[in-house]
Amino acid sequence: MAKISVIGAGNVGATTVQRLAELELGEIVMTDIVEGLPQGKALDLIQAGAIKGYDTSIIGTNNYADIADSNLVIITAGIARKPGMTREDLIKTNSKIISEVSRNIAKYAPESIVINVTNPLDIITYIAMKSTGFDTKKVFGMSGVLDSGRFASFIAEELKCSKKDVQTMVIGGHGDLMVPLPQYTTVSGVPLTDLLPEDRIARLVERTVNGGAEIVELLKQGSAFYAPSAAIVSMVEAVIKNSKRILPASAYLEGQYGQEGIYFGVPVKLGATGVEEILELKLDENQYEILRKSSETIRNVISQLKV
Ligand SMILES: NC(=O)c1ccc[n+]([C@@H]2O[C@H](COP(=O)([O-])OP(=O)(O)OC[C@H]3O[C@@H](n4cnc5c(N)ncnc54)[C@H](O)[C@@H]3O)[C@@H](O)[C@H]2O)c1
Ligand SMILES: O=C(O)C[C@H](O)C(=O)O
Repeated sequence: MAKISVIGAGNVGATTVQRLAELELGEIVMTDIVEGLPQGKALDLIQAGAIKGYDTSIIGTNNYADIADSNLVIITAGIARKPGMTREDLIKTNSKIISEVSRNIAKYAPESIVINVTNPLDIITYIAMKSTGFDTKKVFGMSGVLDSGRFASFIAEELKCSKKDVQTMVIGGHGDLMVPLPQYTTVSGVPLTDLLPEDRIARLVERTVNGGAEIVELLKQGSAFYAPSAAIVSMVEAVIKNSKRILPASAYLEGQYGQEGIYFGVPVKLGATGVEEILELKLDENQYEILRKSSETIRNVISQLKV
């Protein structure tokens, strides 16, 4: 049985544990720095198993030693943004937290695959890779599955059709310069570009790019966690079941898309060893230009990091 550890027992962490437990994907450890928080939530989730019908082992702890020998570790520790903030505004606080979290992962779970969720996503994933010292293929970030889910949801709403039939892809940085790809979007095999005119697609693209901020503004404190946890679990499932799914992930680039030495959202093949392949898609000039701008921003921040 797989051992899955979730670092951070806040909104994203605890909801992820709930979804994993309900699917009985493995035994789970949930950690946090706040005393009693992971323990209390674990107890609650264990008791929910008697009603929902799962027997998943869930340990809540403040002790990193309990993540020992995890197959997979999910990082959700750190602060979330408030209205008016960008994800990049979180870098100072979250980079310190993740350096410490990553050193503990390297110490106690040196063989694990690491999925980072903490923002700013692409930069924090880079810090997690550097601070664990793990192979780049074993450390990746969750962003594109969430952003694609949002795009699919807006498309289904616009077409008044089922979300189940929409297949799409969002790549690039997890920020204001992400790149939804209408030309790789289909509804039950029918190209989106045959179903909606350009201006309506452009509105859906814009709403997707601002999808996280839209929720932050509504919540007033904290950010989204139901869709993010669903996205995390689909990536976890691909790794645990070695299912070789093609999903967008923040992956370490070594020349793909003209980029080197940064983490960036791209379509990957996910399996038991992590990122098994990076797929290169043909983009239009405008999309390449957004990717270039976005990668420059990420590269600038990385060059100032001390990791
Ligand atoms: N990648 C994505 O698409 C995506 C989606 C949603 C949220 N996020 C990010 O995920 C992070 C968490 O969001 P949230 O809504 O769960 O926040 P939250 O405030 O609800 O929970 C964060 C938890 O981290 C804990 N924590 C802080 N420092 C820690 C440490 N050193 N060790 C262990 N735990 C520690 C806190 O005590 C808290 O319980 C944020 O940075 C947010 O921006 C990313
Ligand atoms: O928007 C945020 O700050 C959280 C997350 O990155 C999201 O897209 O929901």
